[in-house]
Amino acid sequence: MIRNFLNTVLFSNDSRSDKIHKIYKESRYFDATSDIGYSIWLTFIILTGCSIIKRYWKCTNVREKKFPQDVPGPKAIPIFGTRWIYSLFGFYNLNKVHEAYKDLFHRYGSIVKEEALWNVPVISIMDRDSIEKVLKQSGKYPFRPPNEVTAYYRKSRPDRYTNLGLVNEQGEKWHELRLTLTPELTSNKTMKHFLPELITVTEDFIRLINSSRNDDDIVIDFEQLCNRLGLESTCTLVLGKRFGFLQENNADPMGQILADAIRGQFCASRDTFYGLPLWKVFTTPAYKQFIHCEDTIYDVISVLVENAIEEEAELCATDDFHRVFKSILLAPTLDIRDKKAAIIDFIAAGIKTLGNTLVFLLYLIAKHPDVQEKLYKEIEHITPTNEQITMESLRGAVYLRACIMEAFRLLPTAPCVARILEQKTDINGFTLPPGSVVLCHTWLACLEELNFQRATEFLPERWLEDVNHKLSFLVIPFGYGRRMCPGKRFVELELQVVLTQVIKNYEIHFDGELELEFEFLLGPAPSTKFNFRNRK
Ligand code: HEM
Repeated sequence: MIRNFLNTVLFSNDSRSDKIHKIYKESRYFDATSDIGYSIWLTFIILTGCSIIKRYWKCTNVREKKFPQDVPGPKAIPIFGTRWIYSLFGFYNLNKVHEAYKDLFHRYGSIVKEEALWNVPVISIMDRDSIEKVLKQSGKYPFRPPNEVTAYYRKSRPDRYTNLGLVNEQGEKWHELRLTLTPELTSNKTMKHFLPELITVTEDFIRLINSSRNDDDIVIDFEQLCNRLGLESTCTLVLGKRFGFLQENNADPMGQILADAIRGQFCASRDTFYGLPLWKVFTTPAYKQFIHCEDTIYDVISVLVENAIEEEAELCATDDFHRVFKSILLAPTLDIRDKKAAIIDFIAAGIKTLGNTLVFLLYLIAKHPDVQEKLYKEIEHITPTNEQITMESLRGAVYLRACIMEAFRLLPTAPCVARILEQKTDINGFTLPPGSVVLCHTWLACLEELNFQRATEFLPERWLEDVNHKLSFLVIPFGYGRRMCPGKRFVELELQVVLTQVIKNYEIHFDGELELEFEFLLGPAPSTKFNFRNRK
């Protein structure tokens, strides 16, 4: 490992990048933990020496091309890179990473370099053309940097996992999983069959809002209700049965345990990713928290899956409601560990993303009464009283979709899309080698006046005026290309149905400003208070 590492640091730029590329491709760089205890001091000394030589070399050489090392960014220290900026000695807060990036771009310009462990550069960009260039260059197997802590843990549990899962796998293995696991989830037909069930889930959500209101019609901790909706709807889609997480007096703590574990897992992932990577040296509280949450999620979902498998045996084989579940269960190339892991990944990916997105959407609508009124009129028109929502009626909900698109532009829960470059790429005058990790900050680009007029205002009308808005490329809340979120179709349908039902039943209000928090996803800080007034 030491030899590998020294090769990586000391060789020329190209061989270094090849090395990084290879290491990422094979996901072997997690093994960096194995002999770190022996090598850390030796490497520290060598790296310090290297950085002195590098500085001397920089002063004495005039280079024509600019390399990743030249990209501006906060000062890096040997081995630990720039992660110190989120530590006690730094100036940023881990639950405000989104603000940190705003500040970094403000200080250094539209391309910024951070350095991860072993001083591996991580490049952030927010310029529209550069984002487009990076996302459009991906080949057959787009590489997204895996969540290191998940990958490391899953590798240590072969009893539970045979691979890193769809979210974290790379290359051919990822492609194989994608082809096996997602066709039903992404199909239009599946969504059409799922709509009636989704409507009943949403009706339960409306009943839950009703019973959770206090005397002033306020629901406190509304984000928790939204997470329960995310949990119930994703489990219903993926496991093909209802679980009752939206029951008013739900005595079963499983839903809350799962939601808490997923939140804890996201926070621990954030802390291990953005914090000092000490978890690779010894078991830090963040790593302990991660294992605890990952195990809880596994245990809870395992029980759900096993029960669902038992019940499935009694169900009619042509039942449409179970399409996604059956496609996973019957996949001949997967063993039971892969099937469980896939279901875990789908459910874990769905809860907080959906919950946060719904809070953001309702917040923006609550703060804009004129938009809300216009939306109500459209909803009344497309689904008159007592008429059920259908795919056809939703097709007429043009303003509703514009509201969702605009909410994704202003407050997306996934504020950036990450890629590992597959080829040498020139960005803003810098030549980035293959293997470079690039974070495309689509959200911050969406808030630039250069890209959208009145960029910080909530104006759904902008999506009506020019449906093929040339800058809609920047509004990619589900990512881009072959690695795009397979839950997109389901989420878009669910948001339309939920928004229709909520606005049909209530006039919504929100006092003050929503505070944002970064938990690896952008989300609302607890506890949100929404006012739901019955429509007359
Ligand atoms: C509002 C809700 C959601 C948002 C905003 C969201 C966003 C995203 C984004 C940005 C990515 C990365 C895409 C890329 O790198 O190009 C992603 C990947 C993924 N999402 Fe979602 N997601 C949501 C809901 C869901 C749901 C409900 C599911 C499952 C039912 C899901 C499953 C996945 C999976 C499995 C991946 C990894 C795909 C791959 O690497 O091939 N997501 N999601």
